[in-house]
This record gives sequence, structure tokens and C-alpha cells, in this order.
Amino acid sequence: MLMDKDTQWLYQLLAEVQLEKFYTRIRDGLNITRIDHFNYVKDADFEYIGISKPAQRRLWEAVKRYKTSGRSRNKVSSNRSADAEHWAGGVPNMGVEAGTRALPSLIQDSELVLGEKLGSGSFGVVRKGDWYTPTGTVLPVAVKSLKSDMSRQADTLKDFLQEVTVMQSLDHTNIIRLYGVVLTQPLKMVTELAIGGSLYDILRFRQYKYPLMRLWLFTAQIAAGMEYLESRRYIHRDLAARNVLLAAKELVKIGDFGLMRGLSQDKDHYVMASHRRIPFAWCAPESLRTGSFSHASDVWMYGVTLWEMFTFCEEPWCGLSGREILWHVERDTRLEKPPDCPQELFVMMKKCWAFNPADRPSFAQLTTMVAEAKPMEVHVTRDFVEPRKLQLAANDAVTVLQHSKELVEWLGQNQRTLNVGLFPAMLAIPESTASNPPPSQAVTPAFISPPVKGSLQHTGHGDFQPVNSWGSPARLEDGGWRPGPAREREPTNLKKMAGMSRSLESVLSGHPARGQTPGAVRVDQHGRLLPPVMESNSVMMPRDPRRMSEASVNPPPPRPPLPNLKHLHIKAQKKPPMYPASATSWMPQFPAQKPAQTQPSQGAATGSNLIKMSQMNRSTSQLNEDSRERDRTREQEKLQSQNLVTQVMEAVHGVTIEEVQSALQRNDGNPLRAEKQLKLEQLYSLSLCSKEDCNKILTLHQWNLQQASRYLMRWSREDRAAASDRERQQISAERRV
Ligand SMILES: Nc1ncnc2c1ncn2[C@@H]1O[C@H](COP(=O)(O)OP(=O)(O)OP(=O)(O)O)[C@@H](O)[C@H]1O
Repeated sequence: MLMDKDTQWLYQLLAEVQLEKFYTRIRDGLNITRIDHFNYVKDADFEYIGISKPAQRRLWEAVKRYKTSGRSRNKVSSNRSADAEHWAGGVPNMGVEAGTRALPSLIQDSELVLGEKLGSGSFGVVRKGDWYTPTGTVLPVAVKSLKSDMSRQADTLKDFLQEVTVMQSLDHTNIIRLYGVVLTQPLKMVTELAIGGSLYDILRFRQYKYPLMRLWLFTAQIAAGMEYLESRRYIHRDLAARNVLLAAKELVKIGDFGLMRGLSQDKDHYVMASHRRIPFAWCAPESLRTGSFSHASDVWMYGVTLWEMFTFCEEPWCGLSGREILWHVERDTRLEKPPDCPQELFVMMKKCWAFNPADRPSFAQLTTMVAEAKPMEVHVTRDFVEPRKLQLAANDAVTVLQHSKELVEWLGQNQRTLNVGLFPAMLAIPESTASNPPPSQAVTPAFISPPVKGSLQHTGHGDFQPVNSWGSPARLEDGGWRPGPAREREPTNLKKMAGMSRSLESVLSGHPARGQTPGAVRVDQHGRLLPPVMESNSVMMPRDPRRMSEASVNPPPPRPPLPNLKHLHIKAQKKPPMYPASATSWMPQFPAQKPAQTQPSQGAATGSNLIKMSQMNRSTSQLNEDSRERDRTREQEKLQSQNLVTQVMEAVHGVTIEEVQSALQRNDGNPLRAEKQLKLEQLYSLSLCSKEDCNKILTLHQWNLQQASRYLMRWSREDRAAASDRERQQISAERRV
């Protein structure tokens, strides 16, 4: 069972001493829903629910700290009690009157003991640490040190202090809390430690093996944090999975306030200076076009963040430049539904992506919408094992992702195995009427994974190099992508932004007008179709290698607009390998010229020279006319064939022109049949299934290759697991014999 808002304080208190796994047992087993309920608890009660002696000691200390820090006394009466809980994180000199928190402490360098590196951002390195507070408490903290060369720059210092100023006024369960600053060199920002690191790293690492119900909980928590910012008239401007931090197994907090700005009472939006960098792929159209940011543009970003979460952090608008994204969005293209996203949540995401900012919901409305979009949880009545289906044991809890009365099979995630697949709807009984599942199943076991390490780590900024998804003069104005410096060496999005000129202008300048086709078709050295170049100075970003290696598994980037065939034709002439003569052999051929048509008639042969000449003239002009007609027809047919090739290439990601041409040839030039054949071949080459099975799977997924591939991957994982289970059972049976 998931955490509820009223006892979020309990979860956080337990998380502080790494005992959050006892949350359900303490809340439901010992009935503790308020801090003073601990007064009635004995050590034996803790022992009874499995808490060891040393853990009990830690817990009692945390309870004592909680009581003395004033958190419980400062509870503000509010409908939303979780928000009213003023969580001082055990900092004795910080938790004062609700809503008027004290300024963050000035922390001495000597009070900090720094440990392992957690990551690095634009300011510099972030390290884990312990803060030995003046009152003797030791707090786990995250310490952001400003790079020494940066702190000498006036702009950098100003930005650093701006982030500190913004952060120190924030106080919410789902917002990373600032504890204090160290003002000696190097400058440091000391914040609450989110033990799990960024959600981006976690989800990339876990890849499809994450409880989707927990993701729903996170969507609620992010909305709650953003609603708080909205109520304080702050615009975050950089909401993305990389900036959502995991404070405990079931608790996320929004971090990174480098781009945040406050709105005065008379303004409803903020127009950024055009030289500032912005994370294109997360931005609302009005931010891309006019640099306008508002609560509504934060809502758009929230939608993109949810999309990231439910795709396990794929890149939104992969491979498209800012201008291309804007072009697509203005033509009503939106990010596709992630296959694992519960249907109601996707409906909500689409509302966040309303083109007109006024049509988007507010965060206050979104918190209600998220609550209403909670996926249904059911238990199953009996074991269910069928190939290619979601395998279930009796009483398994399933998070339902897609359901309706008409469907005999629902899509769901088995909370025990975390596999996703179809299962018979008739097996499901709603959680409320199901017998209580055993405690081990009530909370899905999960661990907090360490962030993915590695040099070629994609950063969640839309590219391996964050600079590539943010405006940057080098990228957008030079007409060529150059690998940026390693992330560690990058100047901050606050500081370096001063040096990042014209990012926004770069998005806008030379933007094609609505309805205009943006650019020519480009092909790579293998003849594969590349997304269009919008303008000569627009640059394609390199793709995530994971996508490259799983080209047919991962979603293709949104379809580029229909290519300009004139360019295709010119390029084809320039680059013969793209359209080898033999490759068009499937096209209907012209009949060979009949000799009779080109030879003078017998009668003519016997006539006068004059007649002969006039006849010859007539036949020559006839010949010329015929030849012109043939050229015209040939040209038309060539264009038609190129059109078909383009159409199929757009529909099937990653195929070469030759493959498409051959498929068209085999299917009498029918593009739909060729498309299906190519998809079938791609799926077949990915799996061990028969072609017939692949065909069924594709039909089931309406020929969406990406969804079908995902389905197949999960299915083969499940099959492998089942096979090893069978093997184990066989071995133990043999041992018994
Ligand atoms: N409070 C925290 N607790 C745990 N880890 C943190 C915390 N703050 C930051 N980190 C880790 O350090 C990394 C860098 O954080 P930082 O906020 O400096 O940069 P960023 O947001 O990733 O990038 P940028 O500042 O360029 O937008 C994060 O990705 C995260 O993994």
C-alpha cells in the first residue's frame, strides 16, 4: 500500500533514519498517525513488527528530534495537512513559525564533513556530507560547491545568491530544502540530502522495472510541490526528471532552482532575456517563440516530465532542434503515449500540452486531476499462466493501465514481478473487496538504486551533452554540432548562461511560417532517412546510442513533415547510390517502341521525295512529341515512386531506401502492404517468435512497431523467467527422486 498524504510526515521521519520500510507496519499495525501516538508505544511493539533494537534506538531519537524541533507544534490547520507539515529536517535553529521560516544558517566549513560525489551540475560538484550542527545533531546533507573560478565572476555570484535567496523562502515536503550556505571560498550551498539521487538516473537505470503505481504517486507529489510554487507565484522553468530527486523510496522532491523566478502581483508571466539558455524539449511553444514563461508553461513542462517518467526517461522530441520542436508543436503534434502510461494520466498530460496557455489546467487543478487519475488496483482470483500474457499468481496485486467494460483483457503491471502485459479482466477483483494481501505484497519491494555512472551518461537534458538541448550559439548558429565539454566542465546554466548568447533568438530566427514545409530530405551514409534540416543553421543532435542500438525497439522521433521531393530528386541525382537504377526496377516499365511506329509506311516508300520528306518530317515531329511524352510520364512515375518510398520510410523507422524499394516491389507498389511487411521483418529479426506470431502481435498493437517491440521484450523476459522457474522446479524434483 502506498503512503497517504496525512502520514507523509511519518514516512519522512522514518526515512530520516532509514526505516521507511516499516512505514506501513507502524501506520497500520501500530496505528500511528500522529506524533503523540508514539507516547503509547513500547519497545515490545516495535519488536513485534520486526524492528531490531539498534533500529528502535534510531527511531526513538528521530521521534525525539521531531518533537523538539517544533515541527509538530507548528502544524498549520489546512485541508492539505501534508503541505502544512513544516518539516525542518531536524535542524534545530531553522524550524520556527509556520510560513515564516528562519533564514538559512551561515554554516562554517569546519561543520561539514564531505563524502562521496553525488553528481555535478552547472555550479560545480555536488557531494554527500554530514553537517555537525551547533546543537550537536548530525544531519546528512548534499553540498553544492561553487567552482572556484566561477565564484570570482560577478554574474555567477549573483546567480548563486539568487538561487539561495529563492530556496531559503521555500518550505514544502516536495521541495528540496536549503539548510544554509558557506560563504567562505569555495562558496557552498547546503541542502537536504535526497538519498536516491535524481529520478532521471533511477528510471534510466531501472528500465521498465519500476512500480508504475509509485510513478503515479510521484506525479502527485511533483504536482503538490509545483502547486506550492504556483501559490507562492514562483515559476520553476526547469522542471524535468533530472531535477526531481528521490528523498526516500516513496518520496520525491523538486530541486534545482537556478532558473526559478518570482512573479510580481501585477504580472502573470515572465519574459526571459533572449541570451539565456532554455531546455528546448521541455518548453511550451510560447516559451520557444517569445521567451514567455508562466505557471502555464511550467504545467507544459510538468506534462513532459510525466512523459519522461512513463517512458523511463527517454528523450522527449529526440533528435529535434528547438525550431523543429516548435514547428511540430504548432502543427498539433504531441509526444506519443508511452506504452506503460495509465490511460487516464495520458489524458491529463495532453491537457498540459494545450497550445493555448489559458487552456491548460493550473497546478491546483492538476493535484485533483492526478488524484482522480490514480490507476485502479486489483487482485487476481487465481494463478494465470499463458504464453505472451501477464503471468499471475493467486492474490497478486495488479496495477491496471488500460481497462474498459468492453475489453476482455486488460493491460496491467503485476506489482510482484513488475512485468506488464495483458491478463483476463474476469480474474480481477477490486482491491477494496479483495482479501488483505500478505504484508510482503502490500508494499512492492524496491530498492533505491545508485545513479548510473559512466562517462557516456545521458544527462536528461535531452542529450548526452546538456548543451545540446539548450540554446547555445555554437550549436544553433554555426550550422554544425560540436561535442561540448564534459558535463563537469560545463559552466552553470546560471553562470554560463551569461555567455550563452542568442539561444532563444536562435530558436526563432528563420523559423518557417505555419504550413510551410521546413526542409529537404537528408539521408545518412547508409541511405537512411534523417529528420529534416529546418534551416541551414539548424543542427541535428546526435542520438542516444541506446536508441541507435535498439532502433526498432525505441520510438522513432516524431515523423518529420513530408519531405520536399524536389530536393530528394536533386539529391538522388547527386548521390547515385541512393537511387540505383536497379532499385527502381519494380516500377512499371515503358513498353519498347514498336518499329512500325518509327518506320515509314510501305506506301510512303513508293511515293515522291516530297511526300517522303513530308512524311518523314511528320514522323520526326511525332517521334519528338512521343519522346517528350515518355519523358514526362517517366518523370511523373519517378516522382510517384519517390513519394511512395518516402511515405514508407517515414512510417518504418530505420529502413534503407533499398529495403523500402524492394518491399514495394514485392507488394506491387502498395505502400501500406510494404510498410507492414517491413515492420513484420523488423519485429521478426528482434525476436525468436515465428512470423505468424509477430504478425499477431503487430495486429494487436495496431501496427505500432514500438509498442509491439516493447511487448515482445517484456514477454521474452517473462518467458525466460518462467523457463528458469521450470528448470529450478525440475532440478529440485530430480533431487527429491
Ligand atoms: N539534494 C541532493 N541530494 C542528492 N543528490 C543531489 C542533490 N542535489 C543534486 N544532487 C545530484 O547532483 C547532480 C547535480 O545536481 P545539480 O543541481 O548541481 O545539477 P543539475 O540540476 O543536474 O544540472 P544543472 O544545474 O546544470 O541544471 C544531480 O543530478 C543529482 O544527481
